[in-house]
Amino acid sequence: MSEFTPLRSVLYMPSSNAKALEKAKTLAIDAVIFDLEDAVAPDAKPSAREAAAAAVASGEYGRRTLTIRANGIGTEWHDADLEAAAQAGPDAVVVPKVNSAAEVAQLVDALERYGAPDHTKLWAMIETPVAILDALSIARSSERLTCFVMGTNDLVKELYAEHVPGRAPILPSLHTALLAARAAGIAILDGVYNDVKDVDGFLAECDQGRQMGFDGKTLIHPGQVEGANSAFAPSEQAVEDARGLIQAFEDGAGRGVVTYNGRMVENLHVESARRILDIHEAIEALQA
Ligand SMILES: CC(C)(COP(=O)(O)OP(=O)(O)OC[C@H]1O[C@@H](n2cnc3c(N)ncnc32)[C@H](O)[C@@H]1OP(=O)(O)O)[C@@H](O)C(=O)NCCC(=O)NCCSC(=O)C[C@H](O)C(=O)O
Ligand SMILES: [Mg+2]
Repeated sequence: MSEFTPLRSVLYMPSSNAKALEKAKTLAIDAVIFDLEDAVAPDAKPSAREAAAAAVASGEYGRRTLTIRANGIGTEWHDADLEAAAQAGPDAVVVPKVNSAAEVAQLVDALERYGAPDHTKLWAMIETPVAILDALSIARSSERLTCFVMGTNDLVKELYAEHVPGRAPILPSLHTALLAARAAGIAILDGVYNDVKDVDGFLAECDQGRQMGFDGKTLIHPGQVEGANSAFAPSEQAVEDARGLIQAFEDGAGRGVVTYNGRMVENLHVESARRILDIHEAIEALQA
C-alpha cells in the first residue's frame, strides 16, 4: 500500500462562500484550501473563519486533504486565524507570504501553543522575492513544514513582471522553489491559472507544471479539477512503461545496465519508474 498522498488538484475556495463550501463536497479534488485571505473581504473574515473551522470539523469532505489558509503574518487577522485553524485540526494550515526560516519557527510555535494536533502540518506559500532567495532554508526549517504552495499572482506582482503564456518571467523562481522543495524532501504545488474560461491555456500550464516536477496544481474553479487530475496522474502509457522497465531490469539479473524499448535502463530509472507506480497506486486507492 502506498503512503503517497495525491495532491493533483488543490482547490481554493472563499470560506465566506457557503455555496462553494457545499460544492466542494461533490468535486473530485485531492485537497481543499478553505481560504481566509485574498478571497475573503475584511468584514467577512470572522464569519469565514468560523465557517472554515466548521467545515473541517464536519467530517463531510471524505478522503480529501483539508487545509485552511490563514491571513499573513503581521495582518490583524493572523493570530485569530492561526488559533482557530490549530483548534480545528485540518491536515494543514496554509500561511501566505512566508519569508524566512525564522517565520516558520514562529508559526510552528504558535500552532503548538494553540494546540494543533500532530497531524496538522504547515504549508508555506512562496510568493515573494525574499522567499525565493531563501527557499532552501525555509524548506528545511521544520518537520511540520511539508509543502510549498506557489503564489504566482503575488510573485508576478512583486517582480513587476507580466502574466504571459509559458510563464518565462517567473520560471527561474519556480525552478528555485522546486529545487529547494526537492532538496528538503517536501511536496510542492504550482500556482493558480486565473482565466477560468481558457481551458487550453490552463491545460498547457498543467502540462508544464508536471514536466517541471510539481506534485499538483492549485485551482480556483471546479472547471479546472478534471484537467489537473489527469495532467498530474501518470498516463496509462507511463504506467505500462514503468512496469516494463522494472521487469526488464529484473530480467537483467544483477546487470547494472540493460535496455528497454531501445533505451538505457539503470537503477536510477528503476527508482523513477517505482515512483510512477507509487503515485498510480495511491490514485487508484483514492478512486476505490
Ligand atoms: C472565480 C470565481 C469568483 C468564479 O465564480 P462563479 O462566477 O460563481 O463561477 P461559476 O458560476 O462558474 O461557478 C459554477 C459553480 O461552481 C461553484 N464554484 C465556483 N468556484 C468555486 C470554488 N473555488 N470552489 C467551490 N465551488 C466553486 C459555484 O458556486 C457554482 O456552484 P453551483 O451554482 O452550485 O453549480 C470563483 O470560482 C472563485 O471564487 N474562485 C476562488 C477564488 C479564490 O479562492 N481566490 C483566492 C485564491 S487564489 C490566490 O490567492 C493565489 C495566490 O495567493 C497567488 O498569489 O497567486
Ligand atoms: Mg498570494
